[in-house]
Amino acid sequence: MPHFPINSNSSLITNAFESQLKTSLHWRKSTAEERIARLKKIGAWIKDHQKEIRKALWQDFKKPEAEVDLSEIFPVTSEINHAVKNLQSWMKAKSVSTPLPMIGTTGKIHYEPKGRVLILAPWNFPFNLTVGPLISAIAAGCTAIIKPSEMSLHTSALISDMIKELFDPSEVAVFLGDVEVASNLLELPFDHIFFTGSPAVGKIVMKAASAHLTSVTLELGGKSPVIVDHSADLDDAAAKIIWSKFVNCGQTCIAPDYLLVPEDKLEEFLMRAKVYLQKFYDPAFKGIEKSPDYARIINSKHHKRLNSYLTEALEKGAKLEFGGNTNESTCYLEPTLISNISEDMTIFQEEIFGPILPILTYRNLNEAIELVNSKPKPLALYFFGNNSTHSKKVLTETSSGNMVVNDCVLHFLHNDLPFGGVNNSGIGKAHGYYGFLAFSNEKGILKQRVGYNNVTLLRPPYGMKTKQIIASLIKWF
Ligand SMILES: NC(=O)c1ccc[n+]([C@@H]2O[C@H](COP(=O)([O-])OP(=O)(O)OC[C@H]3O[C@@H](n4cnc5c(N)ncnc54)[C@H](O)[C@@H]3O)[C@@H](O)[C@H]2O)c1
Repeated sequence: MPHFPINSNSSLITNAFESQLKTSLHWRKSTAEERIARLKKIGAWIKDHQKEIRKALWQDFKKPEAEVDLSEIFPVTSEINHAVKNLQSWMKAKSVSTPLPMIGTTGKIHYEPKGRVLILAPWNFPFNLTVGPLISAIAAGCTAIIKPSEMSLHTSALISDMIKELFDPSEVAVFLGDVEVASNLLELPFDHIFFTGSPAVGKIVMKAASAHLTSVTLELGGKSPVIVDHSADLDDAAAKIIWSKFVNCGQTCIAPDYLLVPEDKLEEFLMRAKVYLQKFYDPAFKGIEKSPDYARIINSKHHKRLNSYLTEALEKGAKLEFGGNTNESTCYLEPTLISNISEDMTIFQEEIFGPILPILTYRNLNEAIELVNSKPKPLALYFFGNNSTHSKKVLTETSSGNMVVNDCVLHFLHNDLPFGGVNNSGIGKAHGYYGFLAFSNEKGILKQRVGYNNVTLLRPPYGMKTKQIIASLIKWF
């Protein structure tokens, strides 16, 4: 068991923060080559330590090896490769066109590292969601202090080892611990905070950031709906929904939280969903609990929370369609499908963040859209269907951080798409260029020629002629 917390008293935190000032000023001038060298050493470490990463995640919540490789290692190495390939062009000052009243000047956008940044990470994809934002911070030329989650102890300790091996604390430092450590860190005047976690803690982070007017990226959670349209290929939809929901044992911020299925398609959808549950997690009919490909709930607190949601829903009339079996001692909760959901059930109000999938029915698309719009804006919205008018209707009549058509969760792996939420599900975007921007100050630069000024004719004293020129500016530009 890793010793925890190990290095997190407040004077150590302050020392690291202060020592990063000098580095951040130095790194402000860093070249793409220098940043790429930092990124590559992280990439090389990951390549050399895949076994250790897999082991830590198995110890934390029995995450299957294939899921570690696909959802913890690949997104980070892909983020590194993408940044290495594009950093030169991301960093290059971009020229903007000159509007007529500004004729004679040139305008450019210069990307300046924000400086010293804080990264607060969750436990559910503990390697990916801690190291991923670090890649963007390093690409942007920032120093960083990182606090991984206290719930995924083994992975957090491994991340700490990695950073100690690769960086001086005056460049990147890790502090392990819980709320107390996070609170100490949040008192410092960082230049940016990148937080991934729950909306409730996101509000605490934003409040703390406001004391120093520190900018924030908040990658939060919520209830991501899936609308299965009448025009959907139900077999294709069932396969994709079942995998996306139950990968990582349902503990995914962008997992389908609830499903909206046309009333007359429910039975067929359920039949197909059950076939895929069997195929994926119990192909030899030994019971899902024996599957090496199905992870566990992170701890007994969350196991209890999920069981209480399920028990309450069943008491209030939900119908158990599949699963429901649990083993408290191993934090096992069988993939579970329930139908006949009513609005007063906690499972329909709170983010589930576990392997229970409530399935609701609707009669027409307006009804489904209305239901989605009655809840806080989700992190992702999924639409399954071949009717492009319906797909467009959902796109334009709902609001969500991202939308995916005919699949779920895969947008996380697309380096060129901004990833993130809106309002309750988040503020700001991550990944690739958008991650680089999150940690950069886009400094607009105007260059004027000596002896020339666009407003010479507009200087005081303001006579009739001046007023006429201003009036025509307003009229024509
Ligand atoms: N948008 C995304 O990319 C994304 C990704 C993963 C998880 N999430 C969301 O994260 C949540 C689950 O993760 P979690 O349980 O680790 O979230 P959490 O909000 O409980 O914790 C996240 C981090 O904040 C710290 N923290 C907890 N309480 C704090 C407090 N009072 N003050 C300061 N810091 C505090 C924790 O130590 C941890 O490092 C879900 O809501 C999920 O949807 C979002």
